[in-house]
Amino acid sequence: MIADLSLYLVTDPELCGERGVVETVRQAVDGGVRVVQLRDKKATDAETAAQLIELSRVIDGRALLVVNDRLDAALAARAAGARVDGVHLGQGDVSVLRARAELGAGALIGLTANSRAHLDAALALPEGSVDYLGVGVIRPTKTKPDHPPALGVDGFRAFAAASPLPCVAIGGVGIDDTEVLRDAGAAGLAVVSALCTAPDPAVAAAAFVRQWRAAGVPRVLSIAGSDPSGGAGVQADLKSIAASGGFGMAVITALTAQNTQGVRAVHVPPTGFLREQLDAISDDIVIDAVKIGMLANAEVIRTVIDWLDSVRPPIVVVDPVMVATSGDRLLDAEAEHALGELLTRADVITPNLGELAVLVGRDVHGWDDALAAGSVLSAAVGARVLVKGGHLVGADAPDALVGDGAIVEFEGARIATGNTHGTGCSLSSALATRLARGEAPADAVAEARAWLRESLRESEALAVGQGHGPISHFAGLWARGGLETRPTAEDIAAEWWASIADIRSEIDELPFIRALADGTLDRDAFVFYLAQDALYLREYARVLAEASRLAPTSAEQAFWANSAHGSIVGELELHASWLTPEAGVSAATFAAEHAPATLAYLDHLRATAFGGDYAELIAAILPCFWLYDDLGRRLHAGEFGEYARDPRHPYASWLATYADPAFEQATVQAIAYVSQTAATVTPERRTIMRRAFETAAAHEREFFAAPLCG
Ligand SMILES: Nc1ncnc2c1ncn2[C@@H]1O[C@H](COP(=O)(O)OP(=O)(O)O)[C@@H](O)[C@H]1O
Ligand SMILES: Cc1ncc(COP(=O)(O)O)c(N)n1
Ligand SMILES: [Mg+2]
Repeated sequence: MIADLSLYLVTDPELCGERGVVETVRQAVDGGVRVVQLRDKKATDAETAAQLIELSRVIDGRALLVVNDRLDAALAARAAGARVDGVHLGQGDVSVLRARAELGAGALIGLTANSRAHLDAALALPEGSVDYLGVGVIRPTKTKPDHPPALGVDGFRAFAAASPLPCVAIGGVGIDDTEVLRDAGAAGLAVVSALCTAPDPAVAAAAFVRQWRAAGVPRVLSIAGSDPSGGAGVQADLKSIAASGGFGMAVITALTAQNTQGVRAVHVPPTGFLREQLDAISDDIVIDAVKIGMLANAEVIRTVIDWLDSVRPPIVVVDPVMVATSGDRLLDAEAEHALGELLTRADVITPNLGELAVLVGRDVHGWDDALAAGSVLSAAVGARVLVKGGHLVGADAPDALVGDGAIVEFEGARIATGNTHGTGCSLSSALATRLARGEAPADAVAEARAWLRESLRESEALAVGQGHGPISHFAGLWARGGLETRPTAEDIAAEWWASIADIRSEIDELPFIRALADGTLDRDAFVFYLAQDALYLREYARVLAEASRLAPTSAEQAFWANSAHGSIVGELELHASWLTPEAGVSAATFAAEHAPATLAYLDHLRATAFGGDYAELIAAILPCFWLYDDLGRRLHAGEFGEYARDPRHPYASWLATYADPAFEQATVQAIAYVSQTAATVTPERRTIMRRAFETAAAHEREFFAAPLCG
């Protein structure tokens, strides 16, 4: 069996103080500690064995008990009838192999490790020798004065990444480290001071457990029957667990031949095979919660009880399924008795009104009577009872969480639908998942109910079967756009670039580009082009300035402002170097009109800028970066003939500006800002962005075409 190492208490007799180790352990286990390590460097073997015997009694199978270093004390305590699960060994302690040989294959054996050499040594041992590594110290701590240099969270992360063995983080671990250490790959947290010195170790442990649960995806096992129609049983459970944020697993107790109208037949596979399924899970996977549904008969119940007693999952929710919504029996009559014993293993039981009556052995009349019966049942089995009001007659469908001497009621109007097949299965597995996510019981019920009610309301949209249809488990997710796969910024950039592939090859084929490359471009045409470019750049600078004004972050604001500056500087340079009287361009020539293509392009840019939508505007701005950068680099690379790279080329210095590395860098940044923005907006707005981008790209083509064709 794989051990749940999530919260691991290491005792320290001095820190436990007057309360003592035994009482501290009792309370910490009440709070959810899963492994207790007795660590007392000063005690003799005989004293240690005596302590183990006492701790074994107090823990009573609710957590694993190991001892630090003292294999002989562990063996002596075992011989005296105590349940000692294993040992934790330091690098210098008694050899792992001897411990394994003496304690057996099922024992939990851990080893302290904090260096590559320790890890390699542990891995060199025969497989199955060591179950976990205690890795630390995370930060300097007084409880281990001779500790090696602290690893810190990053050191732990690196160690855990290299270790195929589960790593428990130890040494100066506090509750605020829970999330980062779980994220860093910890299989659990070993805690000394934070529990031993806590005024209330149960409260402190529960707080750790809550944080731990909230930091991961819970692994939730449904043990239930199969409903091939998908609305109830393990099929409903898996959907509910997933919809509630957990990873669902399912062990099937019985197969039903069932649809929305009723159960036609039930097949119960041999319980030996049921146990095989259960062991296959618990040997390999740490289980955060179990939900139990249809159990068919007493033998199945016994099998599940035996497995539960060996694994002790931290959360058990039992839906005492006896009769399906359709009225068919799902548990044989003699089994009702065996069920009582299972219920004492549960944290929460979720009977409907009929099941509640059977479990308390009397009729239940109305809601108030149901609450009274729920209290009786809760006290009898020592679990919370979620009394469900789905079968009440009338306009309300309340539920109530009864236990610990309190009743929390959840009110809600009955939803007008006949699609109630599997509501009980779905609610109980959603509840188990939410508890495993660290939610407090009443919050978990409230959240699970809110989800169930939404799924019931949306069930009408499904058209499944002729009878009591199923609920729509993922309706909420679908409505909130959960089906939409979000493209990455890289995907978007690649897709947009591909979408203008035709425009790009048309640009490449333009007589203007060809003549520009081979140097045959007529000077008038070139000057026409430059003059239009100057007119363009002046306005483009204003459009970039508008992007800067609208930018959501200061980094983007600075980037577009810089680009605006670059654009207007580019315009001035054109006047200084090309559009000069020496080059045959008089001021009068330059006062040229905007050519239609220039005007059309600028109108597109000004219209998007005027619209005030930053995302759309930067999409329209992008082709001027991207197409020029691409073209400039390809001209420079000789793709349009070697002469384009020749310094004697008549337009060589102009060609060089577009292959400028600084411009290339700016282009990369512009692509990143635009595609990152596109990745965060709704699909509708992404389409608007892409249209602005494609339109601008088409204007680029016309701009290049104008000098020779226009
Ligand atoms: N028509 C309904 N409207 C709102 N909630 C309902 C409706 N029917 C059942 N529920 C809820 O579904 C859950 C399952 O309840 P219930 O039908 O009593 O149990 P079971 O499905 O085990 O027979 C409860 O939370 C109950 O309040
Ligand atoms: C295999 C199986 N398990 C349980 C139920 C109970 O359904 P409900 O949740 O409607 O009480 C069912 N109909 N089938
Ligand atoms: Mg129901």
